[in-house]
Amino acid sequence: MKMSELSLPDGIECHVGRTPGEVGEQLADAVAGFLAERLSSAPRASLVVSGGSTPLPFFHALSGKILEWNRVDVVLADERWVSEDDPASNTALVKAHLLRDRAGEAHFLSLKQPGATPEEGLAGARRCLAGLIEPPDVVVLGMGNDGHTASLFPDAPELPTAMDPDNNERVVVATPPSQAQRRITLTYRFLVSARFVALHLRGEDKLATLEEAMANPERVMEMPVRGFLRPGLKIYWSPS
Ligand SMILES: O=C(O)[C@H](O)[C@@H](O)[C@H](O)[C@H](O)COP(=O)(O)O
Repeated sequence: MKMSELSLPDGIECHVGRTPGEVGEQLADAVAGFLAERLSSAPRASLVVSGGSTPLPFFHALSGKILEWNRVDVVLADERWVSEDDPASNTALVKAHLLRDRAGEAHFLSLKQPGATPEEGLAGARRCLAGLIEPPDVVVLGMGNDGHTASLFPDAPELPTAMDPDNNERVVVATPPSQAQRRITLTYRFLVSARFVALHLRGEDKLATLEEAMANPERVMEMPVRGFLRPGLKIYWSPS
């Protein structure tokens, strides 16, 4: 299927690139432009990024952008409760691929805090994010083919709390049985409140998942990404 065949709700912008590199550049231009604009009137700007495999070309493109990076706070949308030397660590991914070159000057706020379990580390993660100004400026999300985004997984027992628009917490624990690692995630309310929200996808399978999500927008708990399909969202997609 083609991106143009998707019947997107009004107010959702779509950006298609021929390659992951092209779409990564487009997204990096938009994010850097938005952060620069914010920094012209605010003392600091915040950038929430996702882990997984899709963001790498975006991270590489963004890390070279000219920006007052020392005034940018970078946070992960979610983290797996693993040490930094584990290949599943999103923190290690961001340090290696985004926080380098010019973006090496950015301030990284780590969700992964001391503690054997995410429950033990939760208070530390909350303290770490306490200084972030709400709403966050930029949030870039990925999506899994089960309809999860960040670590808002359909099978997580914590999902009702994580998706509750009245939950004032910014961070919660997520322990979906479908996943190998226990996780910590930013909440729906915090993520969706951002001034700039992008969904970064690659591959035909993700387009089919998006189509499924669009078909029944009200069944948010079955596919949490549905909660983000609203006016203002920017989708960035490449076919491979
Ligand atoms: O697992 C994580 O750390 C994520 O933040 C997650 O929500 C990710 O964005 C999607 O699972 C898509 O992952 P891919 O980009 O690997 O398809």
